[in-house]
Amino acid sequence: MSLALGCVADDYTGASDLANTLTKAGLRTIQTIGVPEEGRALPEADAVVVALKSRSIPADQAVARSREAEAWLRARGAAHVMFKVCSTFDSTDAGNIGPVMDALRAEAGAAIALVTPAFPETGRSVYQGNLFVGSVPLNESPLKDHPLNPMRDANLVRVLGRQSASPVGLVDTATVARGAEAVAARLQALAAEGKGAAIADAIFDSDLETLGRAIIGEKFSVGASGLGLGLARALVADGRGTQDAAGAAVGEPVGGAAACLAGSCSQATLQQVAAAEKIMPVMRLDPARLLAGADVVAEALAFAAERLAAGPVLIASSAPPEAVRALQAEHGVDAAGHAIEAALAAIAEGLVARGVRRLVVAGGETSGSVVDRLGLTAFLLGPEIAAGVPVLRTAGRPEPMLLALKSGNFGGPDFFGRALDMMA
Ligand SMILES: Nc1ncnc2c1ncn2[C@@H]1O[C@H](COP(=O)(O)OP(=O)(O)O)[C@@H](O)[C@H]1O
Ligand SMILES: O=C(O)[C@@H](O)C(=O)COP(=O)(O)O
Repeated sequence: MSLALGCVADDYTGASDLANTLTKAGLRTIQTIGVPEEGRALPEADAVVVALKSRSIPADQAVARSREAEAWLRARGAAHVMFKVCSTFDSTDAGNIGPVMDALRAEAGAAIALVTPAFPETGRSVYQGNLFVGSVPLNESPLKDHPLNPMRDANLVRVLGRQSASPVGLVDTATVARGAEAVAARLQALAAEGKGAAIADAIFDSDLETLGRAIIGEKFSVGASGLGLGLARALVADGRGTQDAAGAAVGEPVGGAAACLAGSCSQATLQQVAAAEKIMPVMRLDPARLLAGADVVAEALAFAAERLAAGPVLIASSAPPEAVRALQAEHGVDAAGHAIEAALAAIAEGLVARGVRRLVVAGGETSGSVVDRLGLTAFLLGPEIAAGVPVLRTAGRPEPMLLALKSGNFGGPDFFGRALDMMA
């Protein structure tokens, strides 16, 4: 297979979001979990998104895994590799966006990387380098309370500047409005000034199309699904896509029982869990008891086992910011997060052992832990449930499963019911 586009994603929900966008734009896309092992056959594709769980790990490990993924994609013909980061730029001053970007840009031999997390379909726009979530700057959005990477600065030139070894510039909205050649010229000028990266403003999909045309001939970029859209449209315009890519892998119904797990504490997920209580049994995990050593995994599985034959259940650790802060103050951010992720992963494994074949997971890190524990290696893309969230069908598993891996922030209040309705 010779790829039109290669992507390295820093988490699994982000990877499925990007794979969904590329598929809708006309590229046949596969999502792999990590770098596929030598000799593993993959279906023919225009684009591969290698999903890593590298957003919240030490920067040196994130760099090593990302370089390995990039090398694998280049070896399969990808002339352009995009590093997929979160549309809310989830990161800390220690990384991992800056260190990974620096390493992949050096690997590509590029002087400067264009960077934009804009994703207008989900309300993420960038103006004068400032990221907006809907109508408010990033630092006033619910992301200011994220359990792992609270985002307290909306100015991405500053945010990325604190993470990268090189200075960061701006391709502003006036330049983008002048078109792809103006963007390319601005990038060249910034590189000549010694900038290693440039945040690009983008408010509408048309801006992302301009950016895509400006950089498709370059080897490397950093962005969220919006930039993926711009790159995919540039490739399709150049005859690199496939007419029938969209909606592809629905396949035969997989049957089996269905369940939902939520480890995201985002405002959107909290609303979705509350709404789910009206349509299915919901068990709320008590993280304090989990951290005190209680066997909440066994309790959750007993709860599910009694009810699964009658219909789907939801098991959630999701809690509002005050409760998250209190737990973290007592146990530490990493210990609390990891213990809850591990418990939800163990519950997922137990659910599959009890016949669950359709699984909805809310939360990026949570989805990473669940997918790793289930040993899933690749996904084919099915229809879109909500912006940025497709139905995924496992590839390479003797008995297929359907999954939906939801970014904490995505989806409307009825997300869980809607997802289950689309996963037969
Ligand atoms: N009640 C809770 N208290 C503290 N941390 C929690 C709680 N529930 C879940 N977490 C942790 O919060 C983090 C949520 O991250 P993630 O799953 O990526 O969600 P999102 O997609 O919203 O970013 C995970 O590490 C998860 O284990
Ligand atoms: O770009 C996005 O917003 C998503 O694709 C994404 O990366 C989500 O991350 P989580 O909210 O941690 O799931």
